[in-house]
Amino acid sequence: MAEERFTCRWAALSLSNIASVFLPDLLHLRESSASIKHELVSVSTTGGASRAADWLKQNKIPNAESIIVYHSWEEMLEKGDFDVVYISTPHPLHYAHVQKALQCKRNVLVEKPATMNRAQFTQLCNLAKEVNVVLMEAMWTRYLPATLYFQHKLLPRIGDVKRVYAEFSFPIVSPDLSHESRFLDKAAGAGSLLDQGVYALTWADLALNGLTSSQDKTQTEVVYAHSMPVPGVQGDVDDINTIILNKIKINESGGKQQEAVAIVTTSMTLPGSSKPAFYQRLQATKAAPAVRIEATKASVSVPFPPIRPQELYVQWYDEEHLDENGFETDEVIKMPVERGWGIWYQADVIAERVARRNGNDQGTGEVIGEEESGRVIGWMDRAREMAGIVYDAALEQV
Ligand SMILES: NC(=O)C1=CN([C@@H]2O[C@H](COP(=O)(O)OP(=O)(O)OC[C@H]3O[C@@H](n4cnc5c(N)ncnc54)[C@H](OP(=O)(O)O)[C@@H]3O)[C@@H](O)[C@H]2O)C=CC1
Ligand SMILES: O=C1OC[C@@H](O)[C@H](O)[C@H]1O
Repeated sequence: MAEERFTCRWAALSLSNIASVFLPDLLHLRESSASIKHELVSVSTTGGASRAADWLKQNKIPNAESIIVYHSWEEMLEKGDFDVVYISTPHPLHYAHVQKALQCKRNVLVEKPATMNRAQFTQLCNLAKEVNVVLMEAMWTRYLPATLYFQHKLLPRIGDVKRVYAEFSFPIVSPDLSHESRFLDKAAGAGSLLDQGVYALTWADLALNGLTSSQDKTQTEVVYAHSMPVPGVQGDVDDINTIILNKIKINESGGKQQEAVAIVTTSMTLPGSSKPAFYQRLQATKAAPAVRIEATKASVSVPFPPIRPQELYVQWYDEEHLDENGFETDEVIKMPVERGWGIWYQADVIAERVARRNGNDQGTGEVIGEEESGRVIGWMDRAREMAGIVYDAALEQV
């Protein structure tokens, strides 16, 4: 018997810039045979009457005429008829928006970083479980084919990871960027660590902990963090950040042994491994890797942009892989996204989970990627403490 097809009905809380990427990616170009179908059924916006109409038109959203437009996100969460809400407001608002959504028993996909700090994230995870719904941080990079290939096919073969360089910089901040933009306004969560560092740290996490099962007694912690602010901007907006993570193994007698190290860098003013045109065209690649993972048998390089990997470069140097002259061998693994920008993969992940739960009383809710997101957010807390990156306490409240 053919499997039933699930249509995931989405609500969008905000018509943000990233909503203009995510929703068209999700709704356009989908194979009619895909087991999951996605539909946008409601949006909420703080904008006036024409805002949603213009947005739906500009983004060529299918069935726009039947989409319910709310001018109160609370009302949409309370009364709307949908399966998952996608929350893409600036990060200091995520906590209140997700909390309300969960209180209304909504499944939630929330943009990265899920929250301003770990305490907020833990609180939301507990609430999602309590009210029996699914919560997921939109860390879309984790769900791309190249990333999954790295984690599940390469990582088990390259030996012990010893050192990781994870870099995600590109010059978002130009001299003419308004200081009111969310990239420069501290009240909107501005700062390279929360905006870009969350990706670079995710790569460090994939490399250091992508294979670690919860049985393994390891611990990865921030041991160094340094930050330089964007010059000439009020409120010390963190820009050039350097973080060092140590992974340690705890042996049976409680002793600690160093396993690996990661050096993580970000910047909103330096190009890093990007081409300066990246932010306009979001397509550039360059030979210098953004991420390099050095293990005992091979190293793996991920070209820019590491948020959307499509190729992995492997340099094998263990005995088994040397060529007839005793030289190292190279492998290029191409794993392109199947269509569009690829930000839709994460939507299939949460939709499949929601479909599986529908009609089954699970008893408790679940958080997709809870450990991973929690670890990265926790590292950002610690890095901020060490590097003196501070936000108004009101944005951090639980
Ligand atoms: N996954 C990815 O690749 C990316 C993720 N992001 C993440 O997405 C989030 C949004 O970023 P971005 O798209 O650049 O943001 P924008 O500044 O483009 O949009 C934010 C939107 O939030 C809504 N909003 C603002 N204030 C409020 C409020 N008080 N109450 C309700 N809604 C409000 C507004 O939507 P409206 O006008 O409709 O009311 C606004 O347009 C961030 O957390 C960021 O880190 C950002 C870029 C890429
Ligand atoms: O998530 C993101 O990825 C792409 C960048 O343009 C943006 O700064 C960031 O928020």
